[in-house]
Amino acid sequence: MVRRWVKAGDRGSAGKAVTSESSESISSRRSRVNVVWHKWSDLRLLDHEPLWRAHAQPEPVLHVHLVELPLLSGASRVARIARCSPRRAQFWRQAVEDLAGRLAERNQHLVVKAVQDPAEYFSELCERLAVAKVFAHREFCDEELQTEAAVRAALARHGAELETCWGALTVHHIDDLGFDASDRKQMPLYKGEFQKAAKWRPIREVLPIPPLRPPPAVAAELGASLEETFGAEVPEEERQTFRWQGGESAALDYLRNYMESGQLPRYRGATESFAHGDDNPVNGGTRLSPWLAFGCLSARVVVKEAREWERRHGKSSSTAKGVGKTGSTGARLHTELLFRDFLRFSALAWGTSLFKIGGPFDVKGLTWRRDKELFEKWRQGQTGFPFVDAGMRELAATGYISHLHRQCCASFLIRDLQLDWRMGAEHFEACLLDHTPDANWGNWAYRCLQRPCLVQTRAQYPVNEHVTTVEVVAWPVVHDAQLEHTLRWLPELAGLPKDLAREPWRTEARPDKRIKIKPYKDSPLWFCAANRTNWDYEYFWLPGHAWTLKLGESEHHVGGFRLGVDYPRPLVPPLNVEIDLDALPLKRFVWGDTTPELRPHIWGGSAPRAAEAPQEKGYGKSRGKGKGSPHGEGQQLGLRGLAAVLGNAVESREKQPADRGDPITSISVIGGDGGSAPSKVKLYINRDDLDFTTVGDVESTQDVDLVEDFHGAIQFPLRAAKFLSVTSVCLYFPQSFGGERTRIHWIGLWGVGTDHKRQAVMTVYEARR
Ligand SMILES: Cc1cc2nc3c(=O)[nH]c(=O)nc-3n(C[C@H](O)[C@H](O)[C@H](O)COP(=O)(O)OP(=O)(O)OC[C@H]3O[C@@H](n4cnc5c(N)ncnc54)[C@H](O)[C@@H]3O)c2cc1C
Repeated sequence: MVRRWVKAGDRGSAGKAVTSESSESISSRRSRVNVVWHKWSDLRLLDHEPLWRAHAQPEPVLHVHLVELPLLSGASRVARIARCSPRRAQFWRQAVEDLAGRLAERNQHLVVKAVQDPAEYFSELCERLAVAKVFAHREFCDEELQTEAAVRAALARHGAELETCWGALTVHHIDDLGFDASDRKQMPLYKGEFQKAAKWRPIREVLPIPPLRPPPAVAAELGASLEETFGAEVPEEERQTFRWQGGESAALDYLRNYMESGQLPRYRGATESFAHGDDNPVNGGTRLSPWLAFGCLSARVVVKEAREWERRHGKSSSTAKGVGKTGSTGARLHTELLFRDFLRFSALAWGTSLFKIGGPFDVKGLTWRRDKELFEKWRQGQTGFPFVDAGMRELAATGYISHLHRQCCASFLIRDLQLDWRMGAEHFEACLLDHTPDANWGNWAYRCLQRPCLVQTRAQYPVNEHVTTVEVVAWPVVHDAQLEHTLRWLPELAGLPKDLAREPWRTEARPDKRIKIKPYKDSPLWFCAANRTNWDYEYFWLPGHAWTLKLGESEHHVGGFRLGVDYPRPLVPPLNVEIDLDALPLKRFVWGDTTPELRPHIWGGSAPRAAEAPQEKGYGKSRGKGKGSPHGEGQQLGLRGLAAVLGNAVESREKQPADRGDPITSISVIGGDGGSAPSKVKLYINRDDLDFTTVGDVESTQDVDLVEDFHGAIQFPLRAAKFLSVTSVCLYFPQSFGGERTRIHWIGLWGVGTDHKRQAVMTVYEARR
């Protein structure tokens, strides 16, 4: 790599270069200079409004990038860990090198300087040069806003001015939203509401790179060595399936290639994907996030490129890739980027509350610990839960993990380890190549900590007894179906039969009690899981029970594997979650290699049904006692039968527009095979999927109280919708009821004036009062 800035040693003392006056600099004082201040979050030339504005002035322009040492080599506030990992520092450095190169190609120059305090730097610069204005992007998070205010004040003391603008910090410009995003009262609380308000707002034009004015003559003297600043290169990680190169050049190349190679039609989105390896069937993110975070690309450019591609090649419906999302894949990408917009604007509105223990919604009543040892085990991927450990090790080694992994690891820290969530956010901040304070802290606070709707849910379904996050066990079943990802990062488990590698605690534990695991109640993630849209009928393969375990009581000894020596014992009590392999929404998966008798909590597949499995110590005890085994005595809603019915629906599960373009005007839930009626049916519709142009306002949930037998159709009238996704149906039965309960046969979507009906997929959670 060619270095295009002056090394400290080349000109004596780098530190003094700015403060000591040379005769040349004295002469340069006479002419005024404008400065473009590139932060670490806007290392690009294209679509850069401050740059555009500076070069529209007659004065020479100095481009400056300040490497703020508190951000690069400082310690974090709560956990007191390093704020930036060597890998993230390397990406940063690559982005700076690339920017310097791109400026040099245009006869400009990038001054790079490591500083403790930008305000001090600008004061010193003003002593040396006649700075007129410093142009920069506006800030939106607390710490950066403080820096911005200090720089503004320092410049003012020298008669100079800081001119900030929003530019392309978001897809939709802050002034185009139609409300004041920085006002907490006006900024929508929820992403869905924000999306509804923002999606149809205009998107400003991408600013091309203007002809650049020359730098002032002294520019080449100001700067320092990047080697000194960023440290040595980090070796490549062999297990990494995708590598990022920092910088605008690499970002633009990648984006162009992404479009030209036709990947957009297969786009699925961070919140739907599990992006590990190219062969993964649900690997559908763009992987643009590190470039977007360091501002090597603007989000506006991404949306424009996607729209342009679709204009030339036609749109591809995102409905073809799993249920739950409508519109084109380009529109879907826009929607994902709206999450980024949402958190960026929210950071402005939330202010310092985003960094406080209660988060922006002032969550109370949770236990927080600052146990260093637990935290270290989590950071190093030594929790004893393979899915979490694989994610944490991948994060530390590569600086990236999929969205689902982020959610799972974060929720494990909050809910299971009960550690101060900010310690986790700080670790993510240090490691993630795509870290930005708004997105990282925002996701932790909004998705993983709690948002207001979850507060209400919690109040409705209080957590009586803590149950280890079910997702930690359940998600890898569908998202790492072959266990490839887990074993790549946890090679010490590779010698175990696959099912024991999934549940290593079983090598020395035996089942104790069979407990119910309920959505809402035992695992809030289950309720807000981002992958709900992947698996519209997602959890019917979890029959709703799990087994607690007695550790230390040896069950299955395998080879020389020693739990606690070769791989850690679980930090919190694990569960053997009951899983119905026959109901899994996957064509290819590997559950395990041990004989079915050794894993009776796993139903179907090659294993006999749990009810048919030999009664083992522990497992058989409560079965058949009305505890609600779906394979048992028919005491409970026939979830298994339902799953079978839904199994047909799987074949035709894409959401479909109504035939002949007719909008859907009602949804019918059809049930009845002689069973009893539920007292109430609740239908959940995915609002995100509604086409707002045709739908107008639709409630996301609707209740219908039933008085008659559940033999016919219950109709949920709707305003016309082109696409629709039913995410779940809940049946409520009177508590006193004891007989055979009815089954839902299918859900019909009815079009205007036609008797058109379609099976839609759904999740039926569980009969509840
Ligand atoms: C605990 C936690 C921390 C996270 N921290 C960050 C972070 O620091 N920076 C970051 O960019 N994303 C963060 N995310 C969101 C998300 O995981 C990543 O944006 C995504 O994995 C990036 O992959 P991609 O570029 O392939 O996404 P794509 O699916 O291609 O999405 C396109 C872009 O949309 C934006 N985006 C999508 N979802 C989100 C989201 N939930 N929040 C913010 N932006 C989003 C990103 O810029 C992303 O590159 C976090 C999620 C969680 C659960």
